Formats: sequence, structure tokens, C-alpha cells
Amino acid sequence: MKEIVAVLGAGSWGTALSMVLDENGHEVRLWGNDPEQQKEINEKHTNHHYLPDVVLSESIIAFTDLEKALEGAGAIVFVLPTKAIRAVAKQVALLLDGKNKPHLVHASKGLEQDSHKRISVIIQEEIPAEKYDSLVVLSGPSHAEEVAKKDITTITAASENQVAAGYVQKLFMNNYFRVYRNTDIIGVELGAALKNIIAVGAGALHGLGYGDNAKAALMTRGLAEISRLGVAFGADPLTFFGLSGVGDLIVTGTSVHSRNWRAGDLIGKGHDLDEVLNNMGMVVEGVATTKAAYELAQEKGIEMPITEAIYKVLYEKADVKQVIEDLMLREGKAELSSETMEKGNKEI
Ligand SMILES: NC(=O)C1=CN([C@@H]2O[C@H](COP(=O)(O)OP(=O)(O)OC[C@H]3O[C@@H](n4cnc5c(N)ncnc54)[C@H](OP(=O)(O)O)[C@@H]3O)[C@@H](O)[C@H]2O)C=CC1
Ligand SMILES: O=C(CO)COP(=O)(O)O
Repeated sequence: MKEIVAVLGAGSWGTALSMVLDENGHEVRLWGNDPEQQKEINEKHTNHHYLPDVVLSESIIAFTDLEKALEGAGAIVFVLPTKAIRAVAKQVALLLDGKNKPHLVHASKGLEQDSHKRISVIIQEEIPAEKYDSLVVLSGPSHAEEVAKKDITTITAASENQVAAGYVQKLFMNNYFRVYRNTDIIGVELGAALKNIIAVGAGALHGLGYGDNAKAALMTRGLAEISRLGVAFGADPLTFFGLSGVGDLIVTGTSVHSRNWRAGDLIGKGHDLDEVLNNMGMVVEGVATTKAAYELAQEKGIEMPITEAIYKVLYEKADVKQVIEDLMLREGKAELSSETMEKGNKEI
């Protein structure tokens, strides 16, 4: 199968996914909003700010005109920071005529500020169902830097429509990029978004000089509270043991590639949050997601003590050592709770 694929978002992940699609023989149109970057990609075949030292195939063409990028596309892949998804989806909706119905895919990881909505929900709100074929979430442990080097990567294509998930599996899969199908969109999106909170925390522990025991504690108990929130909103608890749960938690909670981990590390070393975010030069989704998840947990009465602690450090300038002490000295509890394993039916 050879498709025309419009990749919306010419940052690290959009560029790395474009390389996979190009490798698989598809016609790739990489859309961004920066004319200088478009010129660089089309003339020098590099995207030096987002993927330094990587040479792109000449057949990956960058666009700044969204209408031209979407013309005749069989698939449209949203790979934008969460805060840009709604605005870009609105523009896409205006350009789709309902005759050529593309498959929609998104590969972003976050929750919308204020509404706390998942990305697939935002896309469905903005693009009328009659204008596209299907919607699939592509998510898993996958640093752009490693995918661009063709390092072995596994990822999940989640959709209620398994024919659509199979289409996306076929679109992306090759000998270094293995794609699994999944039916649990809620669990995959929540696992992907919420692990970024824990990655910020893991970086902060490293920056503060804590060791491996602390890291294991944070990641394990972090996974417990991610699952608790997810299950309360209808996710399958088993999803959190999969690629977009524990898999993505490992990759971001232990790696210097992770922008969330690096931001946490700098915060742990005493740097100011605004300074850290301004100097990163790339999106750090975990900071905004911490706020969204904290508000969601408060609203629904779901216990998320690690998220609450990270929220206090990021948004209330709480002393990080004091916050850790408070976490450690909470009332003693049983390790496993039944609410983590009982699937709820609330939707976000
Ligand atoms: N990097 C990774 O390894 C992975 C990232 N992800 C997820 O993918 C999403 C995107 O991340 P990533 O590519 O890393 O982010 P980057 O910060 O590397 O790049 C973001 C890109 O989005 C562009 N952008 C921002 N707002 C708009 C807009 N309104 N219209 C058009 N373009 C816009 C930026 O353009 P400009 O340069 O002009 O600001 C930039 O090209 C995130 O949700 C992230 O969590 C998922 C898996 C892996
Ligand atoms: O989600 C990612 C890898 O799976 C990338 O994480 P960061 O956004 O923290 O770099």
C-alpha cells in the first residue's frame, strides 16, 4: 500500500514519524508553520533544531500551506503539542470536503487545559464524523531521537475500529518499528498523557540526588495512581501494563532523551520552572498535564498523591524535600486497592 500522508507538526516526533512513513514508501507531506524550517527541510534535508545530526530523505516534502498538504491525503497524522490540537483540527475541518475521507491518526500525549479532555475527544469535537474515515491513536515508548536512528521501537495503534487500527499498523510497521493493535483508546491516551507527570518527578528525584530505590518507588506508585484515574474513567486496567502504560513510563522515567525527565532534573537541581520551560526549546507536556490531572483528580475524588505533590512543587512553589517527606509520612496503606482493578464508566 502506498498512501499520501500529511503529518501535521514538524517538531521532533512529527519528523521522526515522517521518516518511518517515508521508509515504508508513502508520500510524506510534513506540515509546519515556519517558512524558514520548510526551506531547511526541502533544501538541506535537515531539521536541525528538532533532530540535530539527522539527514532526511529528499522525498519528505515540507509544507506551510495546510490546504496543499492535505490535498488527496489518505491519512492525516496530528503530531502537535496538545495545546495546538484544537486550533489545527478546526482548520483541518474547514479543508476536508467529506468526499475524500482520510483516516485520522494522532500521536500526541496530553490532556487539554481547563476542559481536561483527551486528544481524540478534541479532534472528534472539531472535525465532523462524516468528513473522515476513522480515528486512531498511535502511542508508546518511542523517543524521536531513537526512531530517527532506526533503533528498535514498539508502539500501539488504538481504535475502537480494529480495521482502522490494522490500517495504521500497516502504514507504519517495518523491521525496526513494530506496531500492535489495541481497542482501549481511553487507556492508551491516559497512560501516554499521565506518564509525563511521573517522568517529571523521576527527573526531579535524579536532580535532587536520590537513588534507584526512590526511582522504583516513584514509577511503581506512579503507575498505581495513573491506573486508578484511568480505570475510573473507563480504561481497561491491563492497558497500563502495556506499551502505553509501563512501557512509556520506563522510557520517559529513565532517559535523558525525555524532555519531561530533563525538565524535572533541572527543577530538582533548583532551577526555576519558567526558565526551564523557556530554555528547553521543545514541548514539555508533563507540566500542563500535571495541572489537568490534579484538577481532574480533585474534581472526581480520585487519590493521586504523587501528582498532587508534583503539582504543589510546579504550581505552588512548595519545597520539594518537604513534599517528599509529606508523601513518605502519609498514613500507612495496603499496597493494592480494588478500585484500581474495577473498570468505571465515566468518560473524559
Ligand atoms: N519527541 C518525542 O520523542 C515524542 C513526542 N510525542 C508527543 O508528540 C507531540 C509533539 O511533540 P514533539 O514533536 O516532540 O514536540 P516538539 O516541541 O519537538 O515540536 C512541536 C512542533 O509543533 C509545532 N507547533 C506548535 N504549535 C503549532 C501550531 N499551532 N501550528 C503548527 N505547528 C505548531 C512546533 O512549531 P514551531 O517550531 O514553529 O514552534 C514544532 O514544530 C507531544 O504531545 C509529545 O508528547 C510522542 C512520542 C514521542
Ligand atoms: O513520549 C515520549 C517517548 O515515548 C517522549 O517523551 P518526552 O516528551 O518527555 O521527550
